[in-house]
Amino acid sequence: MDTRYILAFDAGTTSSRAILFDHDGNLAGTAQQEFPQIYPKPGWVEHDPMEIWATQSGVARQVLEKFGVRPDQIAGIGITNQRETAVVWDKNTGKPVYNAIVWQDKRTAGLCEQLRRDGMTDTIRQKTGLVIDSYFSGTKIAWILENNPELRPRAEKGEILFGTVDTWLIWNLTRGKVHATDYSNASRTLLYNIHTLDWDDELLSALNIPRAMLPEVRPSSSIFGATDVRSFGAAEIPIAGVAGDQQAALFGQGCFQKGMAKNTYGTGSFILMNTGSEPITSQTGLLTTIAWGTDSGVEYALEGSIFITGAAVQWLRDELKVIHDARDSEYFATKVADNGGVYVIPAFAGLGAPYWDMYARGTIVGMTRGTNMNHIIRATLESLAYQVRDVSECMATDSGIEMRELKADGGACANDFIMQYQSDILGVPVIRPKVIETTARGAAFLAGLATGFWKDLKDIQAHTEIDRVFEPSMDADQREELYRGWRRAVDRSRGWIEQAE
Ligand SMILES: Nc1ncnc2c1ncn2[C@@H]1O[C@H](COP(=O)(O)OP(=O)(O)O)[C@@H](O)[C@H]1O
Ligand SMILES: O=P(O)(O)OC[C@H](O)CO
Repeated sequence: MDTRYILAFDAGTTSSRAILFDHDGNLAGTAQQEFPQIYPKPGWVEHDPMEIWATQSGVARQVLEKFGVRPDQIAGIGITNQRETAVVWDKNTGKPVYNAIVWQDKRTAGLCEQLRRDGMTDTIRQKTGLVIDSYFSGTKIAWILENNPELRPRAEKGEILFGTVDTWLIWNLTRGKVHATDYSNASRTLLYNIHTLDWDDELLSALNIPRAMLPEVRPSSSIFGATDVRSFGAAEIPIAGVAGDQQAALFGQGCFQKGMAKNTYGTGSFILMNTGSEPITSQTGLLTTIAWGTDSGVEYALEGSIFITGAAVQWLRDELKVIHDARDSEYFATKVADNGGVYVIPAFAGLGAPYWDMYARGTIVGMTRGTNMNHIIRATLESLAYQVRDVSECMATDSGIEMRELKADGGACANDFIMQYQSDILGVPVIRPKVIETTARGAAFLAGLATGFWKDLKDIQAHTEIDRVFEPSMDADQREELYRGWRRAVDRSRGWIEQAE
């Protein structure tokens, strides 16, 4: 019999990828295509939804062609996506009515201030597990409706639809038959009650968003529908797994038990800890989010969202031009014995968790006449580890669970210096898996479980192999002293914009 595969769609912020996984959970083929980032004004970030669909369906076809796999060999499709990004389209034509407003977009900061002034902070935290921030979808949908008033009456009749990127892809794959999302994506909209598992009327009315435009919310591991033969290829393939990319990575890392945590070191970093079937409300500035829903119910996670980590390495490369390639940062960082007292706080887009300070800005402190570029490079890499430590402290406070190990993935986890320093600063082992495409793997696992391609979680766990474990080697006094320095440095970066004005 021909080999069967699960096909994962990884619809990221900068590119679309299609990845084939075989029954052993191994990566059997991949295709990727970047799409344009649109910056109409400072602080605004948009994508053309048609580009997202065109690149995503394009790479799916490419990967099958390149590796000689027929559509009927695909047992199921798993979708994972950049979260929060809002797409609004016309149900009748299937065409977007506005560009997708991306998670990084800050245009709704004013609307967020208004929600705070209206006293919505506690309600939103309690119901959605989120903080009021332009990061989430709700204010983006409100902005589109407010700025295109002709859409509102049609949105009220359900003729104008909203979806996160997963929903948009499902809609296109099924040619308009299915308008649905999964629990994990719904939990990032600012509109979804993570306790009652329903869209929340109070929040919808606070943002003036009609319920009729919202998708149906379904378990992350379930059959959403079948691809339309015209949209994809000769066969109808079940779409069987859907999750936001960070939750999918948690699943792909096999963090199925309470207390297990992962961090993805990409452009930013997203640390998620599985907290089991009970949501924990954060007292420290973390988010409570739905990890996934399966047949056995919904599981929750605590999340620390850090806006700039790998992007700080890009800054060294593209703006400071002190390295030629991200990989070179490791060589230069290890040319000096330590940071020489220097801290780099990469608050280029303000600070996310746990500070949520839109007014913080990038800062370098502690320089002396002896400081050289290697110290700055090293301090930049160290900042990735310190930001993760900030979040892990909060996770311990909120959950009462001390992190025993951290599973790493994402582009920057290839850097051994960062991994070792992370382990030293946390004082726990950091584990790098063999397959670092954990996001796509998580989506594949979810789809494979729903279609019976894999039997159960045990079957899946057998396929998560380790590449290397980084053990802590720094003594505790030194660790705490260095971390105290970081906390003082962060204080210097905070509220900078307000102070300047
Ligand atoms: N060897 C490395 N050392 C440090 N940073 C790296 C290294 N390789 C990649 N990166 C950083 O990782 C990021 C890319 O990771 P990736 O997981 O592809 O990100 P995303 O999915 O957010 O686009 C970039 O910001 C890059 O600077
Ligand atoms: O597309 P990524 O990997 O940058 O992830 C984006 C996150 O989902 C934003 O919350």
